[in-house]
Amino acid sequence: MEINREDYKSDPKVVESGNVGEATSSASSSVLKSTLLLENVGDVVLTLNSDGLSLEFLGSSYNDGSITSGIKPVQKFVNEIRFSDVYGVEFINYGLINVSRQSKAEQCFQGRASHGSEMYRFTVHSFQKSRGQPCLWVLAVYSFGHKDLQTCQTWVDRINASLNLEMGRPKNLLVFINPMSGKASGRRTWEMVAPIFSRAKVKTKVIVTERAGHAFDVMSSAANKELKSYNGVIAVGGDGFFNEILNGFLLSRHKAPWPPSPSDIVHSDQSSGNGLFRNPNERVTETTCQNEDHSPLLSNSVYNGTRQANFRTEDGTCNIGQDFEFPLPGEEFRFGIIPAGSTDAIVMCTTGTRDPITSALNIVLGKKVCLDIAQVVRWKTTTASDIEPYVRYAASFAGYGFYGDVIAESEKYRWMGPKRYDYAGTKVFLRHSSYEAEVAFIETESEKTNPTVEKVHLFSGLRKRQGPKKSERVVCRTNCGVCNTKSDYMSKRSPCSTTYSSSGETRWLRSRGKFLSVGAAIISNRNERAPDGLVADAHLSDGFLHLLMIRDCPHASYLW
Ligand SMILES: Nc1ncnc2c1ncn2[C@@H]1O[C@H](COP(=O)(O)OP(=O)(O)OP(=O)(O)O)[C@@H](O)[C@H]1O
Repeated sequence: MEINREDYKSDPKVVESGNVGEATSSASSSVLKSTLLLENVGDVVLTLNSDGLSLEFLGSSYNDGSITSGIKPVQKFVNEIRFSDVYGVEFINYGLINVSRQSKAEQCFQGRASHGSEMYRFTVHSFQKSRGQPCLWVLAVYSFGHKDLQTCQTWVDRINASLNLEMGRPKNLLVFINPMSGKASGRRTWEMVAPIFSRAKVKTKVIVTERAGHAFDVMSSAANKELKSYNGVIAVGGDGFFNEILNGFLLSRHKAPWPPSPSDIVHSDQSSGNGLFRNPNERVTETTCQNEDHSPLLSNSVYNGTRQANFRTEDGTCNIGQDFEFPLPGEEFRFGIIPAGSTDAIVMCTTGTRDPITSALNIVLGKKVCLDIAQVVRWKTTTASDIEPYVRYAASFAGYGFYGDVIAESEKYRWMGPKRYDYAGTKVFLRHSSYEAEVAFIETESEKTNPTVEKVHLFSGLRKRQGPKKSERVVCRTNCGVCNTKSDYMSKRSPCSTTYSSSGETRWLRSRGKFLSVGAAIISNRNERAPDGLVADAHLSDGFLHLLMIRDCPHASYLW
Protein backbone atom coordinates (compact mmCIF):
# COMPACT_ATOMS: atom_id res chain seq x y z
CA MET A 1 0.00 0.00 0.00
CA GLU A 2 1.33 3.43 -0.96
CA ILE A 3 1.09 6.33 1.47
CA ASN A 4 0.89 9.88 0.19
CA ARG A 5 3.51 12.17 1.76
CA GLU A 6 0.61 14.45 2.78
CA ASP A 7 -0.60 11.74 5.18
CA TYR A 8 2.20 12.69 7.54
CA LYS A 9 0.59 16.11 8.09
CA SER A 10 -2.53 14.80 9.75
CA ASP A 11 -3.03 14.94 13.49
CA PRO A 12 -2.12 11.86 15.43
CA LYS A 13 -5.05 9.70 16.42
CA VAL A 14 -5.52 6.18 17.64
CA VAL A 15 -6.12 3.77 14.80
CA GLU A 16 -7.66 0.40 14.72
CA SER A 17 -5.59 -2.49 13.60
CA GLY A 18 -5.48 -2.61 9.84
CA ASN A 19 -6.44 1.02 9.44
CA VAL A 20 -3.38 2.73 8.06
CA GLY A 21 -3.03 6.30 9.18
CA GLU A 22 -1.62 8.20 12.13
CA ALA A 23 -1.66 6.80 15.57
CA THR A 24 -0.64 7.54 19.09
CA SER A 25 -2.19 6.62 22.36
CA SER A 26 -2.15 8.67 25.50
CA ALA A 27 -1.70 6.15 28.30
CA SER A 28 2.01 5.48 28.73
CA SER A 29 1.48 1.74 29.21
CA SER A 30 -0.70 1.29 26.14
CA VAL A 31 0.38 0.29 22.68
CA LEU A 32 1.54 3.15 20.52
CA LYS A 33 1.16 2.87 16.78
CA SER A 34 2.00 5.35 14.01
CA THR A 35 2.64 5.43 10.34
CA LEU A 36 6.10 6.88 9.92
CA LEU A 37 8.66 7.26 7.23
CA LEU A 38 11.72 5.12 7.89
CA GLU A 39 14.83 6.51 6.27
CA ASN A 40 16.11 4.53 3.28
CA VAL A 41 13.19 2.15 3.54
CA GLY A 42 9.88 3.94 3.14
CA ASP A 43 6.57 3.90 4.91
CA VAL A 44 6.20 1.71 7.94
CA VAL A 45 3.69 1.21 10.68
CA LEU A 46 5.68 1.39 13.88
CA THR A 47 4.21 -0.21 16.99
CA LEU A 48 5.56 0.11 20.49
CA ASN A 49 5.03 -3.04 22.56
CA SER A 50 6.10 -3.87 26.07
CA ASP A 51 9.41 -5.38 24.94
CA GLY A 52 10.25 -3.44 21.80
CA LEU A 53 9.22 -1.95 18.49
CA SER A 54 7.70 -3.80 15.61
CA LEU A 55 7.81 -2.51 12.07
CA GLU A 56 5.44 -3.31 9.27
CA PHE A 57 6.58 -2.22 5.85
CA LEU A 58 3.86 -0.60 3.77
CA GLY A 59 5.15 0.96 0.63
CA SER A 60 7.24 0.10 -2.37
CA SER A 61 10.07 2.52 -1.62
CA TYR A 62 11.90 -0.22 0.20
CA ASN A 63 14.00 -1.67 -2.56
CA ASP A 64 17.16 -3.42 -1.47
CA GLY A 65 16.41 -3.92 2.18
CA SER A 66 19.32 -1.90 3.47
CA ILE A 67 19.27 0.43 6.43
CA THR A 68 22.01 2.89 7.25
CA SER A 69 24.27 1.62 9.92
CA GLY A 70 26.76 4.14 11.25
CA ILE A 71 28.53 5.17 8.10
CA LYS A 72 27.80 2.31 5.74
CA PRO A 73 24.38 1.01 4.76
CA VAL A 74 24.79 -2.65 5.55
CA GLN A 75 21.75 -3.89 7.32
CA LYS A 76 18.70 -5.85 6.40
CA PHE A 77 15.28 -4.46 7.08
CA VAL A 78 14.15 -5.77 10.44
CA ASN A 79 10.60 -6.33 11.63
CA GLU A 80 11.41 -6.02 15.27
CA ILE A 81 13.75 -3.97 17.45
CA ARG A 82 13.88 -5.20 21.04
CA PHE A 83 14.44 -2.62 23.80
CA SER A 84 17.17 -4.85 25.20
CA ASP A 85 19.08 -4.05 21.97
CA VAL A 86 18.31 -0.33 21.94
CA TYR A 87 20.77 1.95 23.69
CA GLY A 88 19.38 5.37 22.84
CA VAL A 89 16.71 7.44 21.16
CA GLU A 90 17.16 11.02 19.99
CA PHE A 91 14.85 13.68 18.70
CA ILE A 92 16.24 15.43 15.64
CA ASN A 93 14.77 18.65 14.34
CA TYR A 94 13.00 19.32 11.11
CA GLY A 95 14.96 18.24 8.05
CA LEU A 96 15.25 15.98 5.06
CA ILE A 97 14.60 12.30 5.36
CA ASN A 98 15.56 10.10 2.44
CA VAL A 99 12.97 7.72 1.20
CA SER A 100 15.15 5.18 -0.51
CA ARG A 101 18.72 4.54 -1.24
CA GLN A 102 19.56 4.78 -4.88
CA SER A 103 22.35 3.37 -6.88
CA LYS A 104 24.84 5.74 -8.50
CA ALA A 105 23.28 4.95 -11.89
CA GLU A 106 19.82 5.87 -10.62
CA GLN A 107 21.12 9.12 -9.12
CA CYS A 108 22.79 9.97 -12.40
CA PHE A 109 19.72 9.17 -14.42
CA GLN A 110 17.38 11.14 -12.17
CA GLY A 111 19.89 13.95 -11.64
CA ARG A 112 19.51 14.00 -7.83
CA ALA A 113 21.06 12.11 -4.99
CA SER A 114 17.85 10.66 -3.61
CA HIS A 115 14.25 11.68 -3.14
CA GLY A 116 13.04 12.59 0.28
CA SER A 117 10.71 14.71 2.35
CA GLU A 118 11.22 17.36 4.98
CA MET A 119 9.73 16.49 8.32
CA TYR A 120 10.51 16.09 12.03
CA ARG A 121 12.73 13.17 12.80
CA PHE A 122 13.89 10.90 15.60
CA THR A 123 16.47 8.15 15.60
CA VAL A 124 16.55 4.86 17.46
CA HIS A 125 20.08 3.61 18.19
CA SER A 126 20.61 -0.12 18.29
CA PHE A 127 23.01 -2.69 16.88
CA GLN A 128 23.06 -5.70 14.64
CA LYS A 129 25.35 -8.69 14.70
CA SER A 130 27.75 -8.77 11.82
CA ARG A 131 26.70 -11.41 9.29
CA GLY A 132 30.09 -13.05 8.97
CA GLN A 133 31.15 -12.60 12.59
CA PRO A 134 28.28 -12.71 15.10
CA CYS A 135 30.48 -11.55 18.01
CA LEU A 136 31.05 -8.29 16.18
CA TRP A 137 28.29 -5.79 16.81
CA VAL A 138 27.63 -3.12 14.23
CA LEU A 139 25.87 0.14 15.03
CA ALA A 140 22.37 0.37 13.62
CA VAL A 141 20.51 3.67 13.32
CA TYR A 142 16.84 3.76 12.48
CA SER A 143 15.71 7.27 11.49
CA PHE A 144 11.98 7.85 11.51
CA GLY A 145 10.19 10.92 10.21
CA HIS A 146 6.79 12.51 10.68
CA LYS A 147 5.32 15.88 9.75
CA ASP A 148 3.98 16.35 13.22
CA LEU A 149 6.39 17.45 15.95
CA GLN A 150 4.22 16.13 18.76
CA THR A 151 4.08 12.65 17.24
CA CYS A 152 7.87 12.46 17.12
CA GLN A 153 8.17 13.74 20.67
CA THR A 154 5.62 11.22 21.94
CA TRP A 155 7.64 8.44 20.35
CA VAL A 156 10.89 9.69 21.88
CA ASP A 157 9.32 9.98 25.33
CA ARG A 158 7.70 6.57 25.18
CA ILE A 159 10.86 4.82 23.95
CA ASN A 160 12.89 6.61 26.62
CA ALA A 161 10.41 5.49 29.28
CA SER A 162 10.78 1.89 28.11
CA LEU A 163 14.58 2.13 28.05
CA ASN A 164 14.52 3.39 31.64
CA LEU A 165 12.89 0.13 32.63
CA GLU A 166 15.79 -1.91 31.24
CA MET A 167 17.63 -3.31 34.25
CA GLY A 168 21.33 -3.21 34.99
CA ARG A 169 22.36 -0.48 32.59
CA PRO A 170 24.99 1.90 33.90
CA LYS A 171 24.16 5.55 34.47
CA ASN A 172 27.48 6.92 35.61
CA LEU A 173 30.96 5.54 34.87
CA LEU A 174 34.51 6.40 35.74
CA VAL A 175 36.64 6.08 32.59
CA PHE A 176 40.43 5.80 32.57
CA ILE A 177 42.21 6.27 29.26
CA ASN A 178 45.77 5.12 28.77
CA PRO A 179 47.01 7.39 25.96
CA MET A 180 50.07 5.15 25.55
CA SER A 181 48.24 1.86 25.05
CA GLY A 182 49.00 -0.23 21.99
CA LYS A 183 49.91 2.10 19.17
CA ALA A 184 49.29 5.11 21.46
CA SER A 185 45.67 5.06 20.35
CA GLY A 186 43.81 5.21 23.68
CA ARG A 187 42.48 8.74 23.13
CA ARG A 188 41.35 8.06 19.56
CA THR A 189 39.62 4.88 20.66
CA TRP A 190 37.68 6.78 23.31
CA GLU A 191 36.70 9.51 20.81
CA MET A 192 35.32 6.76 18.58
CA VAL A 193 33.07 5.27 21.28
CA ALA A 194 32.22 8.35 23.40
CA PRO A 195 29.10 9.18 21.29
CA ILE A 196 27.68 5.74 22.18
CA PHE A 197 27.87 6.69 25.87
CA SER A 198 26.29 10.11 25.32
CA ARG A 199 23.46 8.68 23.17
CA ALA A 200 22.86 6.14 25.94
CA LYS A 201 22.82 9.02 28.45
CA VAL A 202 25.59 7.44 30.47
CA LYS A 203 27.51 10.11 32.35
CA THR A 204 31.26 9.62 32.27
CA LYS A 205 34.07 11.11 34.28
CA VAL A 206 37.12 10.72 32.07
CA ILE A 207 40.69 10.59 33.40
CA VAL A 208 43.50 10.46 30.85
CA THR A 209 46.46 9.00 32.69
CA GLU A 210 49.70 10.95 32.83
CA ARG A 211 52.01 8.13 33.82
CA ALA A 212 52.12 4.43 34.62
CA GLY A 213 50.52 3.89 38.02
CA HIS A 214 48.24 6.95 37.79
CA ALA A 215 45.04 4.88 37.52
CA PHE A 216 46.27 2.60 40.30
CA ASP A 217 46.75 5.59 42.61
CA VAL A 218 43.32 7.03 41.84
CA MET A 219 41.61 3.68 42.44
CA SER A 220 43.46 2.82 45.62
CA SER A 221 43.01 6.27 47.19
CA ALA A 222 39.34 6.71 46.19
CA ALA A 223 36.94 6.33 49.09
CA ASN A 224 34.26 3.69 48.67
CA LYS A 225 31.73 6.48 49.10
CA GLU A 226 33.17 8.23 46.06
CA LEU A 227 33.21 5.03 43.99
CA LYS A 228 29.60 4.44 45.02
CA SER A 229 28.56 7.36 42.85
CA TYR A 230 29.66 5.30 39.82
CA ASN A 231 28.19 2.09 38.49
CA GLY A 232 31.64 0.97 37.48
CA VAL A 233 35.05 1.68 36.05
CA ILE A 234 36.06 1.44 32.41
CA ALA A 235 39.61 1.00 31.15
CA VAL A 236 40.35 2.27 27.67
CA GLY A 237 43.59 0.40 27.08
CA GLY A 238 45.09 -3.04 27.18
CA ASP A 239 45.21 -5.96 29.60
CA GLY A 240 48.04 -4.41 31.60
CA PHE A 241 46.06 -1.24 32.16
CA PHE A 242 42.94 -3.17 33.16
CA ASN A 243 45.01 -5.17 35.64
CA GLU A 244 46.47 -1.94 37.02
CA ILE A 245 42.99 -0.55 37.71
CA LEU A 246 41.87 -3.84 39.22
CA ASN A 247 44.92 -3.90 41.49
CA GLY A 248 44.31 -0.33 42.62
CA PHE A 249 40.77 -1.31 43.50
CA LEU A 250 41.46 -4.66 45.18
CA LEU A 251 44.68 -4.05 47.07
CA SER A 252 43.11 -1.78 49.64
CA ARG A 253 39.77 -3.56 49.72
CA HIS A 254 40.14 -7.30 49.30
CA LYS A 255 41.03 -8.78 52.64
CA ALA A 256 41.68 -12.50 52.57
CA PRO A 257 44.33 -14.84 53.92
CA TRP A 258 47.66 -14.96 52.21
CA PRO A 259 49.17 -18.23 51.23
CA PRO A 260 52.13 -19.32 53.35
CA SER A 261 55.65 -18.26 52.48
CA PRO A 262 57.95 -20.89 50.94
CA SER A 263 59.67 -21.40 54.30
CA ASP A 264 56.29 -22.16 55.88
CA ILE A 265 55.72 -24.80 53.25
CA VAL A 266 59.05 -26.48 53.99
CA HIS A 267 58.44 -26.41 57.76
CA SER A 268 54.99 -27.77 57.34
CA ASP A 269 56.31 -30.49 55.13
CA GLN A 270 58.95 -31.49 57.64
CA SER A 271 56.51 -31.42 60.53
CA SER A 272 53.99 -33.52 58.67
CA GLY A 273 56.75 -36.05 58.21
CA ASN A 274 56.77 -36.16 54.48
CA GLY A 275 60.05 -35.44 52.87
CA LEU A 276 58.81 -35.64 49.35
CA PHE A 277 59.15 -31.96 48.74
CA ARG A 278 62.89 -32.11 49.23
CA ASN A 279 63.51 -35.13 47.08
CA PRO A 280 65.66 -33.79 44.26
CA ASN A 281 65.35 -36.93 42.16
CA GLU A 282 61.59 -36.92 42.01
CA ARG A 283 60.04 -34.73 39.40
CA VAL A 284 56.42 -34.80 40.46
CA THR A 285 55.62 -35.96 43.94
CA GLU A 286 52.34 -36.42 45.64
CA THR A 287 50.92 -36.18 49.11
CA THR A 288 47.39 -36.73 50.34
CA CYS A 289 45.87 -34.72 53.16
CA GLN A 290 42.73 -35.84 54.90
CA ASN A 291 41.98 -32.48 56.37
CA GLU A 292 43.15 -28.94 56.04
CA ASP A 293 45.38 -29.13 59.13
CA HIS A 294 47.72 -31.37 57.25
CA SER A 295 47.69 -29.29 54.16
CA PRO A 296 51.03 -27.56 53.78
CA LEU A 297 49.47 -24.50 52.23
CA LEU A 298 47.15 -23.98 55.14
CA SER A 299 49.62 -24.23 57.97
CA ASN A 300 50.23 -20.53 58.31
CA SER A 301 47.40 -19.08 56.37
CA VAL A 302 46.96 -16.08 58.55
CA TYR A 303 45.42 -12.75 57.95
CA ASN A 304 45.48 -10.06 60.64
CA GLY A 305 46.43 -12.67 63.16
CA THR A 306 43.29 -14.74 62.49
CA ARG A 307 43.44 -18.06 60.83
CA GLN A 308 40.96 -18.29 58.04
CA ALA A 309 39.76 -20.82 55.54
CA ASN A 310 38.04 -19.53 52.46
CA PHE A 311 37.58 -22.02 49.78
CA ARG A 312 35.56 -23.19 46.91
CA THR A 313 34.84 -26.88 47.09
CA GLU A 314 35.10 -29.17 44.16
CA ASP A 315 31.40 -29.12 43.51
CA GLY A 316 31.77 -25.39 42.94
CA THR A 317 30.19 -24.17 46.17
CA CYS A 318 32.00 -21.43 47.99
CA ASN A 319 32.82 -21.28 51.65
CA ILE A 320 33.67 -17.88 52.95
CA GLY A 321 35.77 -17.51 56.08
CA GLN A 322 34.13 -15.53 58.82
CA ASP A 323 36.71 -12.76 58.72
CA PHE A 324 36.56 -12.44 54.99
CA GLU A 325 35.98 -8.87 53.92
CA PHE A 326 35.33 -7.43 50.54
CA PRO A 327 33.13 -4.37 50.57
CA LEU A 328 32.13 -3.57 47.00
CA PRO A 329 31.13 0.05 46.48
CA GLY A 330 27.75 -1.11 45.17
CA GLU A 331 25.95 -4.33 44.25
CA GLU A 332 26.11 -3.56 40.58
CA PHE A 333 29.64 -2.17 40.56
CA ARG A 334 31.40 -3.48 37.47
CA PHE A 335 34.57 -3.25 35.45
CA GLY A 336 34.76 -2.85 31.71
CA ILE A 337 37.40 -2.64 29.01
CA ILE A 338 37.39 -0.86 25.72
CA PRO A 339 40.25 -2.46 23.82
CA ALA A 340 43.10 -0.21 22.78
CA GLY A 341 46.07 -2.33 23.84
CA SER A 342 48.60 -4.55 22.12
CA THR A 343 47.03 -7.92 22.95
CA ASP A 344 43.56 -7.33 24.43
CA ALA A 345 43.17 -10.96 25.48
CA ILE A 346 40.58 -10.20 28.18
CA VAL A 347 38.31 -8.47 25.67
CA MET A 348 38.78 -11.30 23.15
CA CYS A 349 37.79 -13.84 25.81
CA THR A 350 34.75 -11.92 27.02
CA THR A 351 33.14 -10.24 24.01
CA GLY A 352 34.69 -12.65 21.49
CA THR A 353 36.11 -9.88 19.36
CA ARG A 354 38.62 -7.08 19.62
CA ASP A 355 36.37 -4.21 18.72
CA PRO A 356 35.91 -0.98 20.73
CA ILE A 357 32.36 -0.44 19.43
CA THR A 358 31.24 -3.94 20.42
CA SER A 359 32.72 -3.40 23.89
CA ALA A 360 31.09 0.02 24.29
CA LEU A 361 27.71 -1.43 23.26
CA ASN A 362 28.08 -4.32 25.71
CA ILE A 363 28.82 -1.79 28.45
CA VAL A 364 25.95 0.63 27.80
CA LEU A 365 23.48 -2.24 27.41
CA GLY A 366 24.54 -3.53 30.82
CA LYS A 367 25.83 -6.92 29.60
CA LYS A 368 27.86 -8.77 32.20
CA VAL A 369 30.17 -11.73 32.51
CA CYS A 370 31.83 -12.92 35.70
CA LEU A 371 35.60 -13.25 35.76
CA ASP A 372 37.89 -15.01 38.17
CA ILE A 373 40.70 -13.00 39.65
CA ALA A 374 43.87 -14.68 40.91
CA GLN A 375 45.75 -13.32 43.88
CA VAL A 376 49.49 -13.58 43.35
CA VAL A 377 51.70 -13.27 46.41
CA ARG A 378 55.44 -12.84 46.26
CA TRP A 379 57.32 -13.10 49.54
CA LYS A 380 59.99 -10.46 49.91
CA THR A 381 62.67 -10.28 52.53
CA THR A 382 62.84 -6.80 54.04
CA THR A 383 66.03 -5.05 55.17
CA ALA A 384 65.15 -6.16 58.71
CA SER A 385 65.10 -9.76 57.39
CA ASP A 386 61.36 -10.08 57.87
CA ILE A 387 59.43 -11.76 55.13
CA GLU A 388 56.67 -9.61 53.71
CA PRO A 389 54.01 -10.43 51.19
CA TYR A 390 53.88 -8.46 47.97
CA VAL A 391 50.37 -8.92 46.68
CA ARG A 392 49.08 -8.49 43.16
CA TYR A 393 45.94 -9.55 41.34
CA ALA A 394 45.63 -10.90 37.83
CA ALA A 395 42.59 -11.31 35.60
CA SER A 396 44.24 -13.09 32.70
CA PHE A 397 47.67 -14.59 33.26
CA ALA A 398 50.56 -14.75 35.69
CA GLY A 399 53.91 -15.95 34.45
CA TYR A 400 57.34 -16.84 35.70
CA GLY A 401 60.44 -17.46 33.59
CA PHE A 402 59.92 -16.97 29.85
CA TYR A 403 56.65 -15.02 30.16
CA GLY A 404 57.99 -12.71 32.85
CA ASP A 405 61.20 -12.15 30.91
CA VAL A 406 59.30 -11.25 27.73
CA ILE A 407 57.16 -8.71 29.56
CA ALA A 408 60.17 -7.17 31.30
CA GLU A 409 62.19 -7.07 28.06
CA SER A 410 59.30 -5.74 25.97
CA GLU A 411 58.87 -2.74 28.27
CA LYS A 412 62.25 -1.48 27.01
CA TYR A 413 60.80 -1.32 23.49
CA ARG A 414 57.37 0.12 24.20
CA TRP A 415 57.98 2.68 21.42
CA MET A 416 57.70 -0.18 18.91
CA GLY A 417 54.03 -0.67 19.83
CA PRO A 418 52.61 -4.21 19.66
CA LYS A 419 55.61 -5.43 17.59
CA ARG A 420 57.73 -5.17 20.74
CA TYR A 421 56.35 -8.53 21.87
CA ASP A 422 57.74 -10.25 18.74
CA TYR A 423 61.11 -8.62 19.16
CA ALA A 424 61.39 -9.21 22.91
CA GLY A 425 59.96 -12.72 22.53
CA THR A 426 62.61 -13.67 19.98
CA LYS A 427 65.40 -12.23 22.13
CA VAL A 428 64.25 -14.05 25.25
CA PHE A 429 63.67 -17.26 23.30
CA LEU A 430 67.22 -17.20 21.98
CA ARG A 431 68.56 -16.47 25.47
CA HIS A 432 66.89 -19.70 26.62
CA SER A 433 67.13 -19.06 30.36
CA SER A 434 65.77 -21.65 32.71
CA TYR A 435 64.90 -21.26 36.37
CA GLU A 436 64.83 -23.48 39.44
CA ALA A 437 61.32 -23.73 40.75
CA GLU A 438 59.11 -25.81 42.97
CA VAL A 439 55.43 -25.84 42.20
CA ALA A 440 52.76 -27.21 44.52
CA PHE A 441 49.26 -27.65 43.25
CA ILE A 442 46.05 -29.46 44.01
CA GLU A 443 44.76 -31.95 41.57
CA THR A 444 41.06 -32.00 40.90
CA GLU A 445 38.75 -34.44 39.28
CA SER A 446 37.62 -33.77 35.76
CA GLU A 447 35.01 -31.10 35.43
CA LYS A 448 31.50 -32.48 35.46
CA THR A 449 30.34 -29.94 32.91
CA ASN A 450 33.13 -30.75 30.55
CA PRO A 451 34.26 -34.30 31.09
CA THR A 452 36.94 -34.21 28.44
CA VAL A 453 38.84 -31.54 30.31
CA GLU A 454 41.00 -32.26 33.27
CA LYS A 455 41.68 -29.30 35.48
CA VAL A 456 43.22 -28.48 38.73
CA HIS A 457 41.86 -26.36 41.44
CA LEU A 458 42.99 -23.01 42.57
CA PHE A 459 46.06 -20.90 42.38
CA SER A 460 47.78 -23.49 40.34
CA GLY A 461 46.27 -25.82 37.91
CA LEU A 462 47.56 -28.44 35.59
CA ARG A 463 46.25 -30.87 33.12
CA LYS A 464 47.95 -33.95 34.38
CA ARG A 465 48.80 -35.31 30.99
CA GLN A 466 48.47 -33.84 27.54
CA GLY A 467 44.90 -32.69 27.94
CA PRO A 468 42.02 -33.44 25.63
CA LYS A 469 42.44 -33.95 21.93
CA LYS A 470 41.66 -30.93 19.81
CA SER A 471 38.48 -32.52 18.50
CA GLU A 472 37.25 -33.11 22.07
CA ARG A 473 37.83 -29.59 23.33
CA VAL A 474 35.02 -27.31 24.28
CA VAL A 475 36.59 -24.10 23.09
CA CYS A 476 35.35 -21.13 25.06
CA ARG A 477 33.78 -18.55 22.80
CA THR A 478 31.01 -16.00 23.30
CA ASN A 479 27.87 -17.66 24.57
CA CYS A 480 29.93 -20.69 25.49
CA GLY A 481 27.61 -23.31 26.99
CA VAL A 482 30.01 -24.10 29.83
CA CYS A 483 30.40 -20.43 30.87
CA ASN A 484 26.69 -19.70 30.51
CA THR A 485 25.82 -22.54 32.85
CA LYS A 486 28.31 -21.23 35.34
CA SER A 487 27.49 -17.55 35.04
CA ASP A 488 23.94 -18.22 36.16
CA TYR A 489 25.25 -19.83 39.29
CA MET A 490 27.99 -17.25 39.79
CA SER A 491 25.64 -14.29 39.56
CA LYS A 492 23.68 -15.65 42.51
CA ARG A 493 26.81 -16.19 44.53
CA SER A 494 28.50 -13.67 46.78
CA PRO A 495 32.08 -12.77 45.98
CA CYS A 496 34.57 -15.07 47.54
CA SER A 497 38.20 -15.88 47.56
CA THR A 498 39.26 -19.34 46.57
CA THR A 499 41.04 -21.76 48.69
CA TYR A 500 44.24 -23.28 49.73
CA SER A 501 42.44 -26.49 50.30
CA SER A 502 39.07 -28.08 49.92
CA SER A 503 37.41 -30.08 52.60
CA GLY A 504 37.90 -33.81 52.58
CA GLU A 505 40.74 -35.40 50.76
CA THR A 506 43.13 -33.10 49.01
CA ARG A 507 45.84 -34.42 46.75
CA TRP A 508 48.81 -32.14 46.61
CA LEU A 509 51.24 -32.62 43.79
CA ARG A 510 54.58 -30.95 43.70
CA SER A 511 56.92 -30.48 40.85
CA ARG A 512 60.48 -29.37 41.19
CA GLY A 513 63.24 -28.72 38.71
CA LYS A 514 64.49 -26.34 36.07
CA PHE A 515 61.77 -24.66 34.11
CA LEU A 516 61.86 -22.49 31.03
CA SER A 517 58.51 -21.14 32.04
CA VAL A 518 55.75 -21.55 34.56
CA GLY A 519 52.53 -19.85 33.64
CA ALA A 520 49.11 -19.70 35.20
CA ALA A 521 46.22 -18.90 32.90
CA ILE A 522 42.97 -17.70 34.46
CA ILE A 523 41.21 -17.41 31.11
CA SER A 524 42.04 -18.91 27.73
CA ASN A 525 43.94 -15.73 26.74
CA ARG A 526 42.87 -15.80 23.14
CA ASN A 527 44.43 -13.16 21.01
CA GLU A 528 45.04 -12.45 17.35
CA ARG A 529 48.29 -14.42 17.33
CA ALA A 530 46.82 -17.37 19.19
CA PRO A 531 43.14 -17.57 18.19
CA ASP A 532 42.51 -20.56 20.46
CA GLY A 533 44.39 -18.91 23.30
CA LEU A 534 47.15 -20.25 25.52
CA VAL A 535 44.68 -22.68 27.07
CA ALA A 536 41.94 -23.40 24.58
CA ASP A 537 39.71 -25.21 27.07
CA ALA A 538 39.82 -22.63 29.85
CA HIS A 539 36.46 -21.14 30.76
CA LEU A 540 35.39 -17.93 32.41
CA SER A 541 34.78 -17.74 36.16
CA ASP A 542 35.12 -21.45 36.81
CA GLY A 543 37.51 -21.05 39.73
CA PHE A 544 40.38 -22.82 38.01
CA LEU A 545 43.85 -21.88 36.98
CA HIS A 546 45.55 -23.76 34.20
CA LEU A 547 49.15 -24.28 35.05
CA LEU A 548 51.55 -24.39 32.12
CA MET A 549 54.88 -25.79 33.18
CA ILE A 550 57.62 -26.17 30.63
CA ARG A 551 60.75 -27.89 31.80
CA ASP A 552 64.16 -27.07 30.44
CA CYS A 553 64.37 -28.56 26.98
CA PRO A 554 66.07 -27.83 23.65
CA HIS A 555 65.04 -24.74 21.70
CA ALA A 556 63.17 -26.77 19.10
CA SER A 557 61.07 -28.61 21.69
CA TYR A 558 60.22 -25.36 23.41
CA LEU A 559 59.11 -23.79 20.16
CA TRP A 560 56.94 -26.82 19.48
N1 LIG B 1 50.07 7.84 30.64
C1 LIG B 1 50.82 6.74 30.66
N2 LIG B 1 52.10 6.77 30.22
C2 LIG B 1 52.86 5.66 30.19
N3 LIG B 1 52.44 4.44 30.63
C3 LIG B 1 51.17 4.37 31.10
C4 LIG B 1 50.32 5.50 31.13
N4 LIG B 1 49.13 5.11 31.64
C5 LIG B 1 49.24 3.80 31.92
N5 LIG B 1 50.46 3.34 31.60
C6 LIG B 1 50.99 1.97 31.74
O1 LIG B 1 51.01 1.30 30.49
C7 LIG B 1 51.01 -0.11 30.75
C8 LIG B 1 50.52 -0.90 29.58
O2 LIG B 1 49.33 -0.40 29.12
P1 LIG B 1 48.23 -1.22 28.34
O3 LIG B 1 47.96 -2.51 28.94
O4 LIG B 1 47.09 -0.27 28.19
O5 LIG B 1 48.83 -1.40 26.86
P2 LIG B 1 49.63 -2.54 26.15
O6 LIG B 1 50.68 -3.06 27.05
O7 LIG B 1 50.05 -1.97 24.85
O8 LIG B 1 48.52 -3.64 25.86
P3 LIG B 1 48.38 -5.17 26.35
O9 LIG B 1 48.44 -5.14 27.84
O10 LIG B 1 47.04 -5.58 25.81
O11 LIG B 1 49.50 -5.96 25.72
C9 LIG B 1 50.14 -0.26 31.97
O12 LIG B 1 50.68 -1.23 32.82
C10 LIG B 1 50.12 1.11 32.61
O13 LIG B 1 50.70 1.10 33.90
